[in-house]
Amino acid sequence: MTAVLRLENVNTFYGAVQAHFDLCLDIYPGEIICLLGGNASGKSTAMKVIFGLVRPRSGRVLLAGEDATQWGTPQLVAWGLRSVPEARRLFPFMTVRENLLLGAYLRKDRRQVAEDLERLLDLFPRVGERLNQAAGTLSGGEQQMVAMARALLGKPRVLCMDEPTMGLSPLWVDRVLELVQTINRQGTTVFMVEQNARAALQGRRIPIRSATGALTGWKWCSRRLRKGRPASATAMAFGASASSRSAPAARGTACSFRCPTGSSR
Ligand SMILES: Nc1ncnc2c1ncn2[C@@H]1O[C@H](COP(=O)(O)OP(=O)(O)OP(=O)(O)O)[C@@H](O)[C@H]1O
Repeated sequence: MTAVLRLENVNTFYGAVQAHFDLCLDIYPGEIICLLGGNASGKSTAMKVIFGLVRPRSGRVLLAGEDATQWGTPQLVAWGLRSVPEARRLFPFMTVRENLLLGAYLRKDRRQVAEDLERLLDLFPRVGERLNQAAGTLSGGEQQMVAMARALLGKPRVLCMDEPTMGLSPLWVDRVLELVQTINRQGTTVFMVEQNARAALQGRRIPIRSATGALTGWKWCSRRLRKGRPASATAMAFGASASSRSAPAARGTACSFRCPTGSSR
């Protein structure tokens, strides 16, 4: 099967600072993949590379087998990439409804949009109760739900989420992650980056011990990587963090964990 999103030996730099060292990642249709990493390990940069906001110095981004490395953001969005950005990025003075409809900006099927919105509000009832409220007055967790619903209204082929649990209370972290899993179960391919490994994996029947080991033990990751046999739970890893290649374990190393579709959620 062809990966719907593939990062192939991506090396990204900010001037002299290298953020990615041969980053590779495959996401297949219907999967949910969580890329884990500490501060400054290059997670948001991976999102920027995928969305064409930062060009890698070498390596490729492939969408369903097509080389999209040089595509502009409009082309990527037209293809079906959608983002739930870090810190939500809602328009605070616009209503929740207006924010949601921005997600359908490119769609011509207005009637279907209205139906999809109704369906989404069943999934996000709290959002439905606040449609006419200014988005900036919602709580962080509620804003996260609006950002997710907005992205879903664009009918993503791949939904990319940058730290969806950032700044949320434990209760909201759990709610948001449950929703991410529900969205995936309903058929959306999800790629998310998180530094909140325990929250991202706990109770989701994805091995936490492996996650912790991977996050803090770069050798553990790279050994698996070099042997070229991604274990069932492990897909791929970043190299070192941008500022310290020599001490990646201390700086945080990002790894992704593949959650087998259907079985572990
Ligand atoms: N515009 C930029 N110019 C220079 N360096 C940058 C720029 N953006 C990011 N970096 C550096 O690249 C590295 C990776 O940053 P990135 O934001 O991708 O990390 P992250 O894993 O998302 O971190 P966090 O979880 O703290 O948001 C960091 O060392 C950061 O300082």
